[in-house]
Amino acid sequence: MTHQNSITGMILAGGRGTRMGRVDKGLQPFRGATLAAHVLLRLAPQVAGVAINANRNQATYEAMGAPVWPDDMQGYEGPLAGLQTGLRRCATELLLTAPCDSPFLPADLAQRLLAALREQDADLAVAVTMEADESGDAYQRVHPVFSLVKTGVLPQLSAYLDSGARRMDGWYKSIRVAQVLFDDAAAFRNINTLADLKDMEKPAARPALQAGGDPDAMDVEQAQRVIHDYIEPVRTVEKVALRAALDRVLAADIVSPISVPAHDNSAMDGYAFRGAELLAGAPTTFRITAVVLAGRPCALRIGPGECVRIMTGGVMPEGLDTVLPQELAAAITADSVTVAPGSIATGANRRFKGEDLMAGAPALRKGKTVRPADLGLIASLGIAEVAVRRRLRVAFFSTGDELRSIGEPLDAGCIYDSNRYTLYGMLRRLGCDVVDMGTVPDDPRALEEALRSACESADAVLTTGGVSSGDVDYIRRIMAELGEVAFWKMNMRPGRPMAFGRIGSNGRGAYLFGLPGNPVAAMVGFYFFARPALLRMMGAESALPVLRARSAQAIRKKPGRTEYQRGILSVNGDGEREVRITGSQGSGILRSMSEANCMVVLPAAQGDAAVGDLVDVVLFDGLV
Ligand SMILES: Nc1nc2c(c(=O)[nH]1)N[C@H]1C(S)=C(S)[C@@H](COP(=O)(O)OP(=O)(O)OC[C@H]3O[C@@H](n4cnc5c(N)ncnc54)[C@H](O)[C@@H]3O)O[C@H]1N2
Ligand code: MOO
Ligand SMILES: [Mg+2]
Repeated sequence: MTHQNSITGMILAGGRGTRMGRVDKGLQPFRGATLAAHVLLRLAPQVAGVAINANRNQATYEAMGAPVWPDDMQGYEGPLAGLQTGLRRCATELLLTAPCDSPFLPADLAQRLLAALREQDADLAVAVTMEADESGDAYQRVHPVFSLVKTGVLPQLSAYLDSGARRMDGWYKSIRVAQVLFDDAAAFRNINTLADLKDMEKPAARPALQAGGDPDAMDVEQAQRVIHDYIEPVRTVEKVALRAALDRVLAADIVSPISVPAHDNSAMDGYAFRGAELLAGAPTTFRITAVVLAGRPCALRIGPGECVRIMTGGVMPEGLDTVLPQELAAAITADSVTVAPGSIATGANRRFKGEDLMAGAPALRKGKTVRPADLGLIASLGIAEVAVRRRLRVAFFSTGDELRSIGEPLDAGCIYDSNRYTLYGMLRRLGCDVVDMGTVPDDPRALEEALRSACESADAVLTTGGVSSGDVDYIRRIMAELGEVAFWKMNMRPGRPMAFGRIGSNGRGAYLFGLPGNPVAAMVGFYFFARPALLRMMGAESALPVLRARSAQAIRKKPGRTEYQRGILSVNGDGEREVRITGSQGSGILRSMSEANCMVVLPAAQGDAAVGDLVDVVLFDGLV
């Protein structure tokens, strides 16, 4: 078992951002993501889970996928107030803090602080770096915001705060502290002002890449951000009959014209009466004065001591609020029912008017992809036609002299084209209209012609192969001639060479994804880059649920690049999710992709994963 399980991470994002003009520091954009997201990415692989201590914009922080813990103390009392909240809420033995403005924090922060904490039997381990003062003399700088704290020291911290003190290191006198020297002072750089932020944004300020990184390549998060910012959604809307809206994207909110249900009604077959008439310690007998069936209007007046026989869905007569299911009755005769004391609570089994949907309230939001439950919901409102975005038209072809199509003889040195089939499947699942343009040889003229005709008729064009730096890899060159290449190389594996941009011809244009030729690389490029881009074009939501699972094996992983490994997620004997990697991860091995039921996403900062480490997993399939 590894150290991670005993530690909860907490990002300190609760400050006023005074030195940044009171902006919410953690939400400032930085290299394609927010500052807090960078910290989250670095912290998550080191701990069992990460929470965010924030006092503003909590919904935005929550959307990053971490729980938000606001200060229990009121009035922005500083990082110690955040720490107090963290120690109270944390379910593990230890809490690791990091500030939201330190996007370069060390990948082994937790591990090294923990080693010192254990070795010195301390209550708190804090990071220290060697710095030079103004005259060039070295001094030790303590970073109290980067500390690993035993949750057991909460009483000492609360006592310190109750005394009115707020300095971060002031309470160290009452606990045992281990100082841990880190060589890499740059990893603790924080971004205090908007000017710092701009400076750091420049590539020159990039931290040295670790093994596995490529200085010319773009980080995955940044590439995803570029794609997001670059893409304009297609705006055309069409009205379709309700059934035809399945799997389409809603172009407008669906507002409920009626309340569902339209009346208070019974959730049970039984007897309806006024709960207030039930006697406290004795049986109560009600006289049955009417029978209410579902689907009939009800204008009955029910007097004191009276009840109605009512069926599930039957409209509740005015004034009645409680339904006794018939099987709970103490006695039933032809004209009375007796209720034993304590057998039913007032208000039980009454369904309220509008409890599913209130008239005038949005029932479904635009951007939602219509699923079977949504079809039913829209039907329950009596709506027959729905406004949806028009389908995207996506053209695709494979490139390579070595490719043969099914039905053709397989000449020496050749392979059958598989990418067109995986792309067909993925695009159809996304609800796109597809145009399969076949295979195109590694010939610049043929490629240019194919790209021109594709972008004249489609919203997006997907190609595979010919995008790296081989002698006949022409895609990027032609893409630059016909338009622009936004980027073409990413810090990831598989799928490092992947070109994204826009091309045009004869006044028409389309986004172009030049996916790599290796079959698994092409699929990974599609899932994590083309898919969100196409969904954005469709005006649809694209966030994928990310699960955490324990790795059932050691996983080799180079730090410095994001790795997408093929996995099989299952539930072990203890009922916990666990994931195994499917055999060889070569990017040409499609069999291991077919065997997989998920992708294991290992962020750039992370190195090897050990047995029992928690890793992120994205499932291929869900319920229909
Ligand atoms: N010197 C370098 N060489 C390569 C690098 C690099 O960084 N430096 N990157 C490697 C990586 S990573 C990948 S991925 C590939 C990408 O290559 P291309 O996009 O140029 O693709 P091709 O060269 O055309 O083909 C690569 C590979 O995939 C097979 N392939 C292509 N299309 C299909 C298809 N439709 N169905 C099945 N298989 C296909 C092709 O036969 C090749 O084996 O570049 C590396 N090289
Ligand atoms: O993207 Mo390549 O397929 O990483 O080997
Ligand atoms: Mg190539």
